[in-house]
Amino acid sequence: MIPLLHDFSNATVLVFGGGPVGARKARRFSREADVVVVSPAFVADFDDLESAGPRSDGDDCHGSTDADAIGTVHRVRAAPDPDDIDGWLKRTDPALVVAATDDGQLNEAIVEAARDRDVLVNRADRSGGRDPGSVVVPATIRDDPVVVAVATGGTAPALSKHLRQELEESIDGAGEVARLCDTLRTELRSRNASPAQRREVVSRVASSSEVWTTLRSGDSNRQQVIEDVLGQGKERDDGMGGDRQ
Ligand SMILES: C[C@@]1(CC(=O)O)c2cc3[nH]c(cc4nc(cc5[nH]c(cc(n2)[C@H]1CCC(=O)O)[C@@](C)(CC(=O)O)[C@@H]5CCC(=O)O)C(CC(=O)O)=C4CCC(=O)O)c(CCC(=O)O)c3CC(=O)O
Ligand SMILES: NC(=O)C1=CN([C@@H]2O[C@H](COP(=O)(O)OP(=O)(O)OC[C@H]3O[C@@H](n4cnc5c(N)ncnc54)[C@H](O)[C@@H]3O)[C@@H](O)[C@H]2O)C=CC1
Repeated sequence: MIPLLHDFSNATVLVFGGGPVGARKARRFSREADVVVVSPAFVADFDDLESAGPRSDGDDCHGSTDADAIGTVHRVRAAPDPDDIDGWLKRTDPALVVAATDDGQLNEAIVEAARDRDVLVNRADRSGGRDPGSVVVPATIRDDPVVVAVATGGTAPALSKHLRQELEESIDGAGEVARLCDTLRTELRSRNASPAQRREVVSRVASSSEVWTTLRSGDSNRQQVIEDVLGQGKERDDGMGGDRQ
């Protein structure tokens, strides 16, 4: 399987199963999709999800794990049979379906119905061999706009979780470094720096432990870092255009 990032804004994600796993997947996708969960019963984890309301635009700004960003999740109390699944797909027109019930036959029917309609499907009760169109949910660490995903080919979800916890610490501050690189790339373009010069500066900054440490110590250092980096470029007289004072 190949990891990709998929934009679910304005899309519907349909989850079957109101247990802890359905709740976890619903939480995950609600950060950008409209989530509908169909189940005869719902665990208490769903109460937080519904009361949280839609995200505000500001939620994406600073280091957050997936657990921080929650949107509204619509619960529908129903216990569909395998034959009913296609009707649910037709009515809700989802971009992705999650099969997270405790009924293996029903989960199988959900996968088949999704495949018939060319809808992406995540089956929560199976690891290993998968059909075309199937997706796996990785453990995810975010320090927006940076995102890291971990999967183990279904062999050890507990290891994915463990690595996620470890990586949370090591990527802390990566979002700020990414925003700095973005500013530098824009600035260097406006100074007509060549692609090779841009690559050199941005690669050096992204891997500089000094930059990471400085940015981690507070926002106010950002402008100073930008000035230092661009100043070094000027000192080397590397042929960038623009103001040279
Ligand atoms: C294939 C996959 C399908 C999918 O769901 O997409 C799948 C399948 C299964 N998981 C099972 C069990 C557990 N899953 C977790 C946790 C997570 N599972 C997630 C993803 C995936 N799980 C996909 C593969 C990802 C990969 O390749 O690593 C994570 C990463 C993402 C998420 O779900 O949000 C999330 C951690 C999130 C985080 O914390 O960051 C824990 C740990 C815990 O609960 O504490 C346990 C108990 C310990 C254990 O068994 O390892 C079982 C057996 C069920 C049973 O016993 O019957 C199956 C079915 C089977 O194996 O047959
Ligand atoms: N992928 C993952 O990360 C994990 C997957 N699992 C597997 O995922 C499945 C779900 O796990 P849990 O949430 O812990 O199980 P659970 O048994 O707590 O919840 C199952 C839910 O499915 C609902 N359900 C039953 N019949 C239904 C129907 N006809 N239509 C819609 N919903 C229906 C139940 O009401 C319940 O809310 C299990 O089969 C388990 O083996 C378990 C742990 C982790």
